[in-house]
Amino acid sequence: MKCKAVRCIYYNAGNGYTVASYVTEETLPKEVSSQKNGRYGMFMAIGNELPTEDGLEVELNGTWKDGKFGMQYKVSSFQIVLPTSTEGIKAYLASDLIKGIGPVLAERIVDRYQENTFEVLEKNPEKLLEIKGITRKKLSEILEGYRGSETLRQLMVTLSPFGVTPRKVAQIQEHFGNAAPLIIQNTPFRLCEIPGFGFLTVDPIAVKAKNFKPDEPMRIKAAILHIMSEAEGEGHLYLTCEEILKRTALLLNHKKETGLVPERAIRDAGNEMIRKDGTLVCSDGGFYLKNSFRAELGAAASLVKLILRGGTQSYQVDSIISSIQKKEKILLNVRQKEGILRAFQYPVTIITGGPGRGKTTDISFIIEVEKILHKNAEILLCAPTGRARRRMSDCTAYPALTIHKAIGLKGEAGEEEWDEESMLEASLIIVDECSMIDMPLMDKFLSRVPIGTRLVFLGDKDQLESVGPGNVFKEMIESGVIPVTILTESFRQEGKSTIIQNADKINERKTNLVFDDTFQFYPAKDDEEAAEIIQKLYREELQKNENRVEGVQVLSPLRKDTKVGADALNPVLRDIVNPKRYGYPEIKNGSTTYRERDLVMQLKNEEDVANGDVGEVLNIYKADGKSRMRVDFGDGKIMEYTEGDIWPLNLAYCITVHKAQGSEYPVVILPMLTCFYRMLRKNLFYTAVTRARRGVKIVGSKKAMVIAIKNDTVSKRNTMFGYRIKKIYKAYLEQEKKSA
Ligand SMILES: Nc1ncnc2c1ncn2[C@@H]1O[C@H](COP(=O)(O)OP(=O)(O)OP(=O)(O)O)[C@@H](O)[C@H]1O
Repeated sequence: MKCKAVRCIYYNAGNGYTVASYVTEETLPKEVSSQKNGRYGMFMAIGNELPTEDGLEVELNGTWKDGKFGMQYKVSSFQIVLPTSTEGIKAYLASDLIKGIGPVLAERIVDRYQENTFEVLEKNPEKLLEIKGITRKKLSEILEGYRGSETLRQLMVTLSPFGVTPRKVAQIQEHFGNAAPLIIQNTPFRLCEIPGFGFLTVDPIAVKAKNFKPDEPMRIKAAILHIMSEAEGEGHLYLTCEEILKRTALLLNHKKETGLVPERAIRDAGNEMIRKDGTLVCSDGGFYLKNSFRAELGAAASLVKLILRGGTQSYQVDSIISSIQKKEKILLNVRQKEGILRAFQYPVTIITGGPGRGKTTDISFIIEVEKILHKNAEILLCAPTGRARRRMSDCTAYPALTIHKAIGLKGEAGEEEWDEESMLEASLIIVDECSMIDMPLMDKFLSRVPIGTRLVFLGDKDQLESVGPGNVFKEMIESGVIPVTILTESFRQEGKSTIIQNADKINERKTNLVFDDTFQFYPAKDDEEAAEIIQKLYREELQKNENRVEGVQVLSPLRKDTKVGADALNPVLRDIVNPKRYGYPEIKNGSTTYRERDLVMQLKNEEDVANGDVGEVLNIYKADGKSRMRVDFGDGKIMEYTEGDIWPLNLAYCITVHKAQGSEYPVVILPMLTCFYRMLRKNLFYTAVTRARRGVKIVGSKKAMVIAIKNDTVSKRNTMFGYRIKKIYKAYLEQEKKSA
């Protein structure tokens, strides 16, 4: 059906679901034309990432569907048509399809050249220089955008029947440039290079483009790469041969009609990936993606080099420690002192312990000792997240950076860019919250540490493992080649409290938790009842804290799928703290509405703001015809977000336990229900509970707690980091012996 977009009614940025109205000159079914505005040719359409710019001419393919909102057109695919009317051309030029032209410029261009606009753009683009606001630089930007839009249209025609959204099409174009249509025709599995293009998306496209045989090596290789990155998503760094054969066969043969791919063919393709393509590496019985292997091996080699070649001078700092103890009026326990002494005896050391065991105190002492030892000491403090970094610098009164920032790494995992190639300049580097560091980050970090720099790693080994692949901190500890100090004595004033007691019990897989005023339990039969109790408790905590949100944090094991997931709880909790006020601006992004004073969390690393940073919405305003929002992340860091862009942002009244790592809150409210199923794990429960200083309020069922405590699945990650550290360490020592 040929039609024009009228307006977007609903858009969910999370999944791309769109409801929009369109107008057509074609005859509509009677049931539709009898609906509101139907006699003018208007109708509603639903679909994924539909084009909605006012006046944009499109061709929709789909079927009519009757539902709660009347007859709607369910779009299965669409194409953007090159418009012929001036209004259509304006809409086309102003749409997101063409970069470099906004609504104002589109108006000016089309007012001048009317229906001949496209002809001018193609044959006489220089003429555009006559228009106010178009410089030579702007012109080349416009032309680049226009030419790109042609490729984009072509790609849309090929790909939209496969459910590839315009946003993904734009990603393909960005990745392959104007050669994209040709690449899709000839080597379609190269689409798997683009994040978000799994084998399952590409397979049907490839079959159509080249009439693929099911056992074509290119297809099998794409499937292997797909299952390998899926395994990384589960935290593994490698898979065994059997696992690869099993998982790949399952994937390749997911649709019977594509025919069965024999194991032999998978083995052959895998071998070719190892021997010829170099995309897969086999080492010590593990099959790795090339980059994962490099990260594991590289990190192990860097670490061993720092340990053995460090040559860092060993200092006797007993008397310095004593003088600091006197000055600070604090008496360290034996382990704390041992941790500090070792930091000055060995080039690389680890200090680990649960909450309140005195790790931060050790950091402060180490900084002081270093400053006394070296007048011009260069000390670097860093942590894997923005929040952990901030806490580190707040507690030690010494500046701290995120590891990303320290090593000049920008962007998300998988699409990171290096800013600078230089090595870190520091005589002492202290890294906190190490349990959150994954293998790729640890490798990049270690590769920047110069030999001779003293390194101290701190963290709680029993916390949740890193989100990314690897079991880095635990394996470093268990490798046995780094001196490890374990702090066991709890110092917290509230240390004798049930929070610490129960955290220890959870850690030891004991289910006899103690409940009292500090560690409370509120039974709830299901997620609906739990959500209501959480709201009640949240209200009570706010009242105790003069309505300030700092006093309480709701955590959830999951984001989605339940009424007690972060996504569902956030808007209801926000309504308690920051209710809608008529006459005050709001801004919508995806399915979330933001208000001034809202608490939000950044979900992506940017230049100034790190993934996990929490900020407050300063104001919402209009500029250049678009709504914008400014968020204050503290330390003078203010970010601006524009309506229509994709925001790496979420409300932060309830956050996931994963995101809460490295943070502490006075009171934590935590739903624990059997509906969390696979998230009910010992270390997740332990991490959640240890975020609380004064109080824990668990809402749900004791059965869910027991399941979590008994479920200790951490060790199931396939990694050989610890093994490689030991192996390389031994090899170095033997080599040294020989050369001596
Ligand atoms: N030797 C000590 N004697 C008395 N108090 C101490 C001692 N060491 C640390 N503390 C105090 O105990 C509390 C917890 O210590 P610290 O913050 O160093 O622990 P932590 O392991 O870093 O805890 P977390 O990981 O929860 O931040 C602090 O108030 C600190 O001042």
